[in-house]
Order: sequence, then structure tokens, then C-alpha cells
Amino acid sequence: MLRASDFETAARDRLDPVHTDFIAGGARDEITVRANEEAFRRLRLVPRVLRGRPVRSLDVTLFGGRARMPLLLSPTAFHKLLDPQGEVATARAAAAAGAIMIVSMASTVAVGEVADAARAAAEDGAAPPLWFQLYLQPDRDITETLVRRAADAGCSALVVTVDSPVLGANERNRRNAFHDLPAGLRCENLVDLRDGESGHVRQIAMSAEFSWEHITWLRSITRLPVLLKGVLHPEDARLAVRHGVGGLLVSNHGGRQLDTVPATLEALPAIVEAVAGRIPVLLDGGIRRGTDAVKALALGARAVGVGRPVMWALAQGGEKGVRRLLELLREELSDAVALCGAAALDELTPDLVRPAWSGPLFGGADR
Ligand SMILES: Cc1cc2nc3c(=O)[nH]c(=O)nc-3n(C[C@H](O)[C@H](O)[C@H](O)COP(=O)(O)O)c2cc1C
Ligand SMILES: CC(C)CC(=O)C(=O)O
Repeated sequence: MLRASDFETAARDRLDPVHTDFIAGGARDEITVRANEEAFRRLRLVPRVLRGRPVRSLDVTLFGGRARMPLLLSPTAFHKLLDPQGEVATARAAAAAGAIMIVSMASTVAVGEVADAARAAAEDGAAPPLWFQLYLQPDRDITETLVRRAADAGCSALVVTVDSPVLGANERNRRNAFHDLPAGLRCENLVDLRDGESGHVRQIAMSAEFSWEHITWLRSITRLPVLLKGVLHPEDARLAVRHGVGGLLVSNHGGRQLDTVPATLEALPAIVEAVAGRIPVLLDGGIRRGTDAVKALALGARAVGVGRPVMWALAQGGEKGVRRLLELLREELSDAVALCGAAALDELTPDLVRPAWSGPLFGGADR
């Protein structure tokens, strides 16, 4: 395994094609799925030279917690589909790498158990932060219980996914009739939320009824910082700041919700401008290389998330696979920072990035 894409190739040989489709797929024509990666390829890095400063650190501090690299594991559902240990394997690998993991509300291991595994695996005794991803539920008691479970587990932030008033239509899943977890697996955070209910995926309600009032309410029931995942419009970024949101994760859900929305990299500059440094802005979608991360950081993201690569690595090699993936990405990131002439992440500035040359206008030299 030499690069992130190798894990996908290896995972595809092992996985049930129905599960491969679940991971790789996106909404409708998957235009946004492709756009996320393409956007990074359209940008070029313009390094500085002779600056006389080796890379000092890749550390990042977010909401008082420190991570050893600005790479987050974005929340993804159902890790036990890919490895018998599921999210325990992922959390151990993240903790060993010093990376923040965002545990999905739809995890197949309960968040408390994921947190215990992360703490036990942290190499220097100091586990990196663990955050919890939440879909607000129409029943406030259920949302409150989930928030309490996350806080009791030691999660230090809540990431509310706001791009899903309805579930995006994934035509691959429809073709494959993949609508639920196989027997024996369940969403462990949802167990016992109501009498007689038992972690069924369909317990996760998507609703278009949610508004900014619900964010205000959520903030009133917890002291944890509340981040929003899935903001793409700069006006929503301003509203988020006004409503006391702690941070934004610029995301299009890996192209799995509304198809044809912009690549997250395209959306980033306007969000960064709207937020004007008041809260941290993060990004996920299409990050496959250290240079991708550097481009997003240079354009104002404080950290970046990876989704699918973690799932492919988990399917390929379990905990070891995810560890190897994170090592590779860290090495690529460190190289790219050094080659840009930067000593730390705050030296990655927008002047290091520019659009690829699209060729001379009007035929160039012939005219
Ligand atoms: C298989 C799969 C499951 C996902 N599950 C969740 C989830 O439970 N909650 C959530 O907010 N986002 C979920 N996402 C979206 C990711 O958090 C993330 O936004 C996206 O995967 C980033 O793009 P990338 O896959 O190109 O890195 C999921 C994505 C995939 C591919
Ligand atoms: C709806 C969740 C269970 C999973 C999700 O967010 C996704 O598959 O993108």
C-alpha cells in the first residue's frame, strides 16, 4: 500500500459488490462525487524556496483538544460491514496516529466502547479528541439521549449533519436493494432509545422541519461545542456564527446528498470569507493526497476530513490498514508542507495556490 487509492483497489477484491457500491456511490448522477476530487486536480501549488525553516509541527488545536495532524476521520456509518471490529479498529488506528475521529451516529459499535478503545490505544497516553456526529431527531428526548451518550463517552464536540432534510437518493443502493444492515449488525447508539426498539437503521429520522431554533435548543442542552456539517452557502455560514455555532465542516456529504452542488474546495473560499476568522472552518470531500490537504489548508481550512479512504483501508486491512493509510497521508502532508517552504500549518497561505493554466486564449501565438 503506497497511496490512498491502493486501499480501494485492494478492498474491491474483498468486499461484496453491494457494499462497494454503498461506499463508492453518491446521489443521482454522482456529478458532485467526481467534482470533489477533480477540484483538487485543477489547482496548482506555487512553493516558496530558501526560507530556511524545516517543518516544525503538523499539530492542530481545535476546541481545546490537540491532534498531531490536521486530518480528521469524517463520520462514516457501518464499519462492521468492513471489519469484524468495526469502529473499534478505526478508533484505535486514529488514536495511534493522533488524528481526530468523528464517530458516526450510525456506528455499529456504541460510542462509549469506541471511546474506550481510542483511549487505550493512544500511544503517549493522551488520546486525540473524539467527536460525535448527530442527525437531529424530531423526538427531542431521543436527541437528548444521544447527546448524553456522546458526552458520557468523553466526546468533546458534536457535529450536526445539516445537509440531510431527506436522505439523498443513491441509485446504486436502489439497484442492489441495499436498504438496511445485514442480520447481526445494528446501529448501537440507537439501541434502547424507545421501549422495544433495537438499533434499526430506519430509526434514524431525516426531517425537513429543523431550523436554526433547533440549533439554539441543542446548544441549550449541552456544553459541548456544536459544529455544523454540510454548510455550503456563505449566508448559512454567517447565520451559523450568529447562532453560536462553534465551527463549520464544509461538506457535501461526499456527493451523497444533493447532486450537482459545488465541490467542497470550490465552496471553501466564500465560507472562509463569510466566517472571517470567528470560528474554525474544516472541509471534507475528495481528499486523497497530502497535496489536497495542503491546498484546502492554504485556502483557509483548519483541518480536513477523509471519508471513503478510511473505509477502503478498514476493509483492506482492519486496524492495521487504517493505521497505514493515516501514516501515508501524514507523510505526504509533511512532504508537501516542506516542499512548499512552510514550517507549520499557519504558513500555508492562499498565495501558494492558483488555478491550473487553461492555455492561451484565442489560440495564442498564431494570432
Ligand atoms: C459510506 C459512507 C457513509 C457515510 N456516513 C455518514 C454518516 O453516518 N454521517 C455523516 O454525517 N456523513 C456520512 N458520510 C459522509 C462523510 O462524513 C464525508 O462527508 C464524505 O465521505 C467525505 O468525502 P470523501 O468520502 O470524498 O472523503 C458517509 C460517507 C460514506 C462514503
Ligand atoms: C444515513 C446514514 C446511515 C449514512 C450516511 O450518512 C451515508 O450513507 O451517507
